[in-house]
Amino acid sequence: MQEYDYNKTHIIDIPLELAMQTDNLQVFYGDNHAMHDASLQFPRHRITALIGASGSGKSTYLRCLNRMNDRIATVKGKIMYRGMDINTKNINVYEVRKHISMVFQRPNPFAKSIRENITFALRRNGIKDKTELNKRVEESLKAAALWDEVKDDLDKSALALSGGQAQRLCIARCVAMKPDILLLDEPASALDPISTAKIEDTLMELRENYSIIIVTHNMQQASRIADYTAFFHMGHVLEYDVTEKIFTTPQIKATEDYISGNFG
Ligand SMILES: Nc1ncnc2c1ncn2[C@@H]1O[C@H](COP(=O)(O)OP(=O)(O)OP(=O)(O)O)[C@@H](O)[C@H]1O
Repeated sequence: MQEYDYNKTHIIDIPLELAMQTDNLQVFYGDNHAMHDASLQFPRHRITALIGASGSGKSTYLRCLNRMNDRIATVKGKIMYRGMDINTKNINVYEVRKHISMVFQRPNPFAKSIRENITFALRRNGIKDKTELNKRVEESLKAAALWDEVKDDLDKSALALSGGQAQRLCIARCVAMKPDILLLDEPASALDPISTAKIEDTLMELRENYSIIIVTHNMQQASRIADYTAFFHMGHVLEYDVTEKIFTTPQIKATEDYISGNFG
């Protein structure tokens, strides 16, 4: 693979209210320095895409944002959320994950009913009132554009859903907890084009109320839905800008090579 100058980057400051940001974030898996000095700002109520070749560090970076790397890696640098550095020992990571929620690549519904998939975490967080629980089930399934398809089957097993429906249920499960930020790690990579389009439509709707950060290999997807895009290469963020600029006038050679299919 061609070597690029990692000191030459093009990373803009976001001219909007921020949802969160990282300052000089570094990640080590033992001796493997997997992420170098990533400083990125994420705008509130916008979609930001993280793109780059396999192994470039996108998932590693994403997982840091709600402390999912705690047990597997050493994470240095600041992760700023609401004026606080959440990458410190005294932070309650379970609280963090209520605000900054993750949807994974493979849909992972619980082996429970559709309703219970949504109410499980709510109950554990002390919400017992049936009316409130029913309201949250309906609201979150509507937000994830799944309500019309499942409203008569709420007590049926979530395992009977299609992959695309199951992924939207996982999004609904996050949304029910009313987080602030949704992190999605290639949420549509296991889905067919129709289910992918539904997920994309769902994210575009959710953008009104949530700040969304999504890892994707699908460049069309990034250009369709993301307001801002960051390009990762070999553990470095080399370029971060408005999505249209990344795809039409990239400032960095590596970005240009990647989006034109010259590597990766
Ligand atoms: N749990 C882990 N333990 C050790 N090393 C890891 C772990 N997860 C990722 N890595 C390493 O960190 C580097 C970045 O991997 P990461 O999965 O973050 O890249 P990625 O850009 O998300 O790739 P992909 O697009 O294939 O998911 C790679 O060298 C990878 O081998």
